[in-house]
Amino acid sequence: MSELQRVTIRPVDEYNQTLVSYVHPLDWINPQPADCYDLVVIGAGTAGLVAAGGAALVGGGLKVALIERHLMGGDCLNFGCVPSKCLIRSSRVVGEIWNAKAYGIRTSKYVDVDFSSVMERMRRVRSGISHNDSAKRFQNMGVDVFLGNAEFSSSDTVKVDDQTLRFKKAVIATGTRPIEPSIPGLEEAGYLTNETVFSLIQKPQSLVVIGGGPIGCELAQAFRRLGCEVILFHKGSHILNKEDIDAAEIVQKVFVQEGIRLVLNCQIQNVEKTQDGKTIYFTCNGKQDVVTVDEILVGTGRAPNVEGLNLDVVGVEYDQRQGVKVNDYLQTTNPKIYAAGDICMRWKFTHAADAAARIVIRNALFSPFGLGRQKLSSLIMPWVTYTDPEIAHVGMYEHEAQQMGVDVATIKIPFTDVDRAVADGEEEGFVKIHHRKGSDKILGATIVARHAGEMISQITTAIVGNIGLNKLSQVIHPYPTQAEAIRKAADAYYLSTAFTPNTKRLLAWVKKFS
Ligand SMILES: Cc1cc2nc3c(=O)[nH]c(=O)nc-3n(C[C@H](O)[C@H](O)[C@H](O)COP(=O)(O)OP(=O)(O)OC[C@H]3O[C@@H](n4cnc5c(N)ncnc54)[C@H](O)[C@@H]3O)c2cc1C
Ligand SMILES: NC(=O)c1ccc[n+]([C@@H]2O[C@H](COP(=O)([O-])OP(=O)(O)OC[C@H]3O[C@@H](n4cnc5c(N)ncnc54)[C@H](O)[C@@H]3O)[C@@H](O)[C@H]2O)c1
Repeated sequence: MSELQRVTIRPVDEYNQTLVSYVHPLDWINPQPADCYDLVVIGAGTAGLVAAGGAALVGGGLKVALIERHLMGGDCLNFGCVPSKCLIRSSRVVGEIWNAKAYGIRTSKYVDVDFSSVMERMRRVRSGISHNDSAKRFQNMGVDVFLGNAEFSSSDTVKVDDQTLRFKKAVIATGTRPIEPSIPGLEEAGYLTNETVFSLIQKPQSLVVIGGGPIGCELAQAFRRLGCEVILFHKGSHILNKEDIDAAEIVQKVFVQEGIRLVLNCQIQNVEKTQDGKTIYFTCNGKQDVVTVDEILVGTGRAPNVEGLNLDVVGVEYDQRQGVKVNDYLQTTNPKIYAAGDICMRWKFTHAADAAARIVIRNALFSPFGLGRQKLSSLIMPWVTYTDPEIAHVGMYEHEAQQMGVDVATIKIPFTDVDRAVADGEEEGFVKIHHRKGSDKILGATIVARHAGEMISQITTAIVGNIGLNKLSQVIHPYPTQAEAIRKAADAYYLSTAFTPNTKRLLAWVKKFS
């Protein structure tokens, strides 16, 4: 059986068959390779699709090849952003129903979640947008699409099965996979990862989630709201420990209120498959304990897909944990070979992979003698963790600014001060804006709100456009909106600086003559 025929995604229903027909068509025939490609891209996740599609669309007759061994669209479409956000959307409906009483709405005490319909909706939505990442679409853009496993075979060739592709420049965009934690018995007992959890058709009654990062937290809350007993194991003393501590605390409090059992500072000793399910032996704050659940979901970080590419043959240095080493221009240690996306970046986000791929197109193809190259470090990167409430962040955290020796001041507006949030019953959260002390220059911001992700772009725009808090305070925000919190923060800065003793004296003098 060939590699192509083996690609399936479970359950094999009409939606997943449609998905596969777009992103790994079983009848696909790889093209005859061109004599030499201007760009060969390995991996058709977000980074690879944007690099290959962008290079082909820019025109100029560039010859571009894109190689994918599994599903085009990568993690984002198939096992990441898209399916997780679909489940989160369904789970938010449950969250609304749970809170209905607070809004004067009576509902039945029992929320009947039809889990298989929730999963079916997710598969329908995913397959419905999958044509955007399809092999045919990229072929129509002028990209030579090869389905198969890629490996470097010499300093200027890549092998895909028995075909050889010669390149002038290449891009490694092979992404990551879930880290398998070394917990005795876990593999034998069996566990879910982001690559298998979206194939569930039956709801596990009870679920242990290992890892309190974005994957673990987004999915723990979603499964809890969809009706599972959820126990979240986390090594740290609080969840989402890379985020602003006040922000993480709010989400952690909501998790506890919603009935997620948190096991913090934990050490999982071993797992056993028993008659009753999967039994986890662990210590928490030095005390031994044990739980038995139906399923275990692992979200303990990502391992870069560096294996099997023959990176040594082409002099590309890499690290088993951090991935491919790149400079600020996204060039690997072989100047002809670039990398983009999760394989080489600290920022593991779809929009970061997209932005990096655009830099690669520019630096690899349109910067003769290195002129006009763009640096990764020039990007202002926002991100959002889609818990409810969401945590959105951009730029520096306060502690980062302090570590860099930047004199930082912070303005915090709680949503209790924002009329729309009060009307919405969504006062739990805040906007925090960090600025340079004595200046209105914005350094970073964190927002905790139901739709924080929709709000953060205002701050990103301000930072990118070099718009300070003074200018932001002049931006009229419609009343009542939660985004008014941003204007309130800007106003707070403006008012703190506008009325110095001198301006107060001047105003009093002007008033006399008015
Ligand atoms: C559960 C989950 C939820 C997420 N939610 C969000 C979110 O809401 N927002 C957000 O911004 N980010 C989110 N992310 C992160 C986001 O999915 C990734 O940052 C993004 O997919 C990275 O894209 P990439 O192109 O670098 O890698 P990938 O998407 O991993 O693509 C790499 C591709 O390369 C292929 N490949 C690997 N090796 C080879 C080879 N030798 N030959 C040929 N092909 C190869 C793989 O099959 C894969 O298709 C989420 C991730 C997960 C796991
Ligand atoms: N909304 C988003 O943008 C989004 C959503 C999901 C994932 N992602 C991306 O995916 C990447 C991976 O996410 P992730 O959550 O897997 O990784 P992560 O590294 O951010 O978090 C994993 C957490 O698991 C903990 N952990 C590790 N081993 C453990 C163990 N044995 N027991 C208990 N806890 C353990 C770690 O301390 C860590 O805090 C992130 O970097 C993120 O950028 C983004």
